[in-house]
Amino acid sequence: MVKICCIGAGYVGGPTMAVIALKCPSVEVAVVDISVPRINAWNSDQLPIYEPGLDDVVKQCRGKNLFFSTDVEKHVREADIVFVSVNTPTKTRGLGAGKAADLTYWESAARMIADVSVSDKIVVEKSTVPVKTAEAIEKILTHNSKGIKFQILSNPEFLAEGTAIEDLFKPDRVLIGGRETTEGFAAVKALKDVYSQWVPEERILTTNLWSAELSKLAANAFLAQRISSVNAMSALCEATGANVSEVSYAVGKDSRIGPKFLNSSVGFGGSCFQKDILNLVYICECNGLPEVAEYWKQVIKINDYQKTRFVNRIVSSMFNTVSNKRIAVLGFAFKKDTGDTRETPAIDVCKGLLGDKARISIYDPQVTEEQIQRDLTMNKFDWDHPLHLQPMSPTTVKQVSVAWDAYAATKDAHGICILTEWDEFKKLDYERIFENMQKPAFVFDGRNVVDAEKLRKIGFIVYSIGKPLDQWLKDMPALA
Ligand SMILES: NC(=O)C1=CN([C@@H]2O[C@H](COP(=O)(O)OP(=O)(O)OC[C@H]3O[C@@H](n4cnc5c(N)ncnc54)[C@H](O)[C@@H]3O)[C@@H](O)[C@H]2O)C=CC1
Ligand SMILES: O=C(O)[C@H]1O[C@H](OP(=O)(O)OP(=O)(O)OC[C@H]2O[C@@H](n3ccc(=O)[nH]c3=O)[C@H](O)[C@@H]2O)[C@H](O)[C@@H](O)[C@@H]1O
Repeated sequence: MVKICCIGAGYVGGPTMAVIALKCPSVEVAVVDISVPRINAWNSDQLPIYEPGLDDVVKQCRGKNLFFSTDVEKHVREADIVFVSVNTPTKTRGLGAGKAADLTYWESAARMIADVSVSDKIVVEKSTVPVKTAEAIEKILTHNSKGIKFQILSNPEFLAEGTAIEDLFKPDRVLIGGRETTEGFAAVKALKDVYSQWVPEERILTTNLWSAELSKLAANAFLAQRISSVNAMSALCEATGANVSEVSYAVGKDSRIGPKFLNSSVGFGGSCFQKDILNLVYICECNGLPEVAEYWKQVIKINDYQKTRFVNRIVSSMFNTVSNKRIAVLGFAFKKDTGDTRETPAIDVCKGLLGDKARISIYDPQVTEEQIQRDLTMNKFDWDHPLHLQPMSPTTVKQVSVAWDAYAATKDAHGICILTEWDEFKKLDYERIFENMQKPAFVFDGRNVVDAEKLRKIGFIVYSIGKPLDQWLKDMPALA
């Protein structure tokens, strides 16, 4: 029986390994982590992450060929294939701070693998890492004195949160990069044999190590670039009376461009787009390619601009101040169908409003009050470290309250900001909400989820990102 061990039981390690266990009954999979609460949660009925379909997959395999454990060394020692899916945050100090990937956790995992192994192993990079990381990892692993042989593979993950299980069941592609040597080809084949139990042959791509590592950074950069492109257009739409949804639709009809990932928004969030692009920028700079670095930097700059523009629009529409006004924030997660708040645009928007002394009342169906308070008090990039190493925030933000539903959040509010596209926000009773709000009542839709015309008929002043502006908004100073 092939034994797989995955170091890191997070958003990637957990779902990915659960699906491997489900699809490959003859493989034994152990997912290990240094975080005791995380492993306890994986072994309970309340999994540590919310992901549609995940409960079902875990229930089918847990205790049969899928195990969650904190006994990292034992499972690594016994495994034939070791996946490493640990955090790769942005460095906050020293060389490359604010851009380069911090490989502390990766390096410590590699050293541990080298220390505890007593047999040859395939080590798989599942985390997103800078191109050429495998070279460094190889050096750590092969400098053991025990004569054990390691083959390094790069097998980046392309799942998106909220659709992880679907993405893992039917991936557009699985990418495996390895050394172009006899041993390297054999290792690639061994991993391919695992995936080929459910992924069609033509969807499993094999490349050299550096192409696989770089393809992951490139894919995220291309995806984020589409969002920044459409968001840049949204500003121009508002200035000219064009409608960004119509523009996206017309542009996406070109089969060379395609319709996906062209939804204008308050900005992209999530744990990876910004981190991976910053990392790409740093690699370009280190390789003497400043023009290429500048090009990709713009994707982040436009994303920051979009969030600032949204806050400015709110403040300028509400008579140039939100001081002491109550703003209801609907949605805090970085996208729907997840409770993940890492780099969510809601953090920057809330901080912007708090900067103008607003009182904020937040509702998100999947995010806890504790998480929201932590996010609003944490320093940039601190969130991407293992939970037990994150600084505990001694304070809470007093002007922020968290409500149990959208009606409670919007009661007595002067304005509503929609920051996550949860389906339930489309179906709210907006007449009831309007009745209970201060007047004039504003809606700032950062995800284009509400029917703006319907809301205007009720009496709201509505701002929908990238859409033709209300007369009210046109008359306000265009700070944005
Ligand atoms: N979240 C996502 O949707 C995707 C993330 N990725 C990449 O996958 C990697 C992991 O991301 P997530 O799963 O989101 O992170 P995560 O923070 O949810 O999980 C990482 C886990 O690794 C554990 N860990 C860290 N060092 C360890 C060590 N030395 N030994 C044992 N456990 C250790 C942490 O305690 C944590 O539970 C990152 O490189 C990320 O860029 C790639 C594709 C999608
Ligand atoms: O490396 C990663 O972490 C993953 O990053 C993204 O996945 P994820 O961040 O989970 O979610 P996305 O669906 O890509 O959304 C990212 C952000 O962009 C926003 N977005 C997305 C699409 C769009 O058209 N407009 C838009 O604003 C979303 O609301 C969200 O805030 C990629 O889609 C995955 O392929 C990749 O594996």
